[in-house]
Amino acid sequence: MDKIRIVGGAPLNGVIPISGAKNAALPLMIGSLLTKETLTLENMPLLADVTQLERILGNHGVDFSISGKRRGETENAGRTVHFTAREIVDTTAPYELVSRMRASFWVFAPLLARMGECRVSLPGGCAIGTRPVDLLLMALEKLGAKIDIENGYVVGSARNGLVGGDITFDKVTVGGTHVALMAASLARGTTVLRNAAREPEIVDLADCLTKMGARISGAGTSTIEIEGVTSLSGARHTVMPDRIEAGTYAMAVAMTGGDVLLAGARADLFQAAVDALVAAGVKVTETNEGLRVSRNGSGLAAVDVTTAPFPDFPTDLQAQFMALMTRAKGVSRITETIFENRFMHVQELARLGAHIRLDGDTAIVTGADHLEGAPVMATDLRASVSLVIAALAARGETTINRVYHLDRGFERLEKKLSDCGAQIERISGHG
Ligand SMILES: CC(=O)N[C@H]1[C@@H](OP(=O)(O)OP(=O)(O)OC[C@H]2O[C@@H](n3ccc(=O)[nH]c3=O)[C@H](O)[C@@H]2O)O[C@H](CO)[C@@H](O)[C@@H]1O
Ligand SMILES: C=C(OP(=O)(O)O)C(=O)O
Repeated sequence: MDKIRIVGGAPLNGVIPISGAKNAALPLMIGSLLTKETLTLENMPLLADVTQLERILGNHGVDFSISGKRRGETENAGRTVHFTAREIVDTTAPYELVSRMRASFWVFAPLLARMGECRVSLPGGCAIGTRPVDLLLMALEKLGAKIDIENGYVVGSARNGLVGGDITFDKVTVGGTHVALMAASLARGTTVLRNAAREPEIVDLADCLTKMGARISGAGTSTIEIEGVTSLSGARHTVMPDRIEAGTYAMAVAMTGGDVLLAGARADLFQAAVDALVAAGVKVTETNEGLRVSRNGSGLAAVDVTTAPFPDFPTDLQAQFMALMTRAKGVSRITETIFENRFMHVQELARLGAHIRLDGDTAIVTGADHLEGAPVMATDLRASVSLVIAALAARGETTINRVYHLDRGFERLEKKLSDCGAQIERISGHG
């Protein structure tokens, strides 16, 4: 298993290119199952989750080819990938493929909408919480699907096709909104989603589906209306920039000090986190090329944040912000309201000398004078990168084990950071 070794203390200076968003790319790829024609996605990130989803789609019969930039050439960010689901050859998504990545469960919606039947393994448990799929299934039942659970598989049928319906989510769910958007696009009649997720990735999927011929209004607000169509066509769409990757590097620069241009980043996609950084004493400037983030000389102030659905502070940046606050002056309270167990990074940050106390859903972080390098273990995707941020500022050497978590969501992380002056290297598990 690969490890990452970091020697802390170097400020970050230079340019970090922001990749296409993992959390937009995954539902967009799944959307390719809705049409016989080719869906072309530009600015695709090269990530373990994307490769895993390609495997899953391949099992259903999706052909994919890469143009412009070639797979395997690690320098090549922003690939263009063509997905063609001319025929669905298998409507089952097996446990071996689905259990490794939660978003893969979302194939349920296009398979059901296009084929009238599907069988998808329940997604596995996850380090950050239990993550049920009840709201996703509720939405599909409102569209006329019959849902059964058999031997760990969710079996869906809608022999006469899905029909439009009125769906109210009692909790905001990104996955539930993605699934409902895809299914309702091919349902007969009109569907209304209430208390829908407003995340930018929802808007990206809705934009792409609209290019494919779907009739959607209100994406980006809490009420979305979809008028079903009988078939969708191919389209070409550019994956939005990764706001979580951008926020992560912004926090890394805030932590080490320095001056970095996050090329392609947009503040409006993670304004709540930008506001928290500014409150902590970080300078963030919008430019035509992206966001410029700098901190020179001044210390960090403690800031309280509470995670909540968009447009509030994203849960996917909670761990990174906590890492930053371990070096702030004073006490900050970080409250997690989305996932019940998203504090796995706390004990690992403590190994680096962080002072953090947990009180229910709140972490109380008292800024430390300095952090010290140590061996630590990555527990999930964003927790792992919070350890990278802490290690970049810690005295001496930190080794992060289990970095496969990082590879799920960060493209060329070591290169992007070392190009800006960080002392970071990957140690191959076989080396
Ligand atoms: C691939 C992707 O885009 N993943 C993101 C997506 O995950 P995901 O779509 O899985 O997250 P949801 O928005 O659905 O989850 C929000 C909350 O609703 C709960 N819930 C969800 C569905 C359901 O049927 N029942 C239920 O109770 C979840 O357990 C959680 O507490 O949004 C999360 C919240 O912004 C992000 O952290 C993830 O990075
Ligand atoms: C939790 C995340 O992803 P997933 O929903 O795929 O587990 C994430 O991207 O931080």
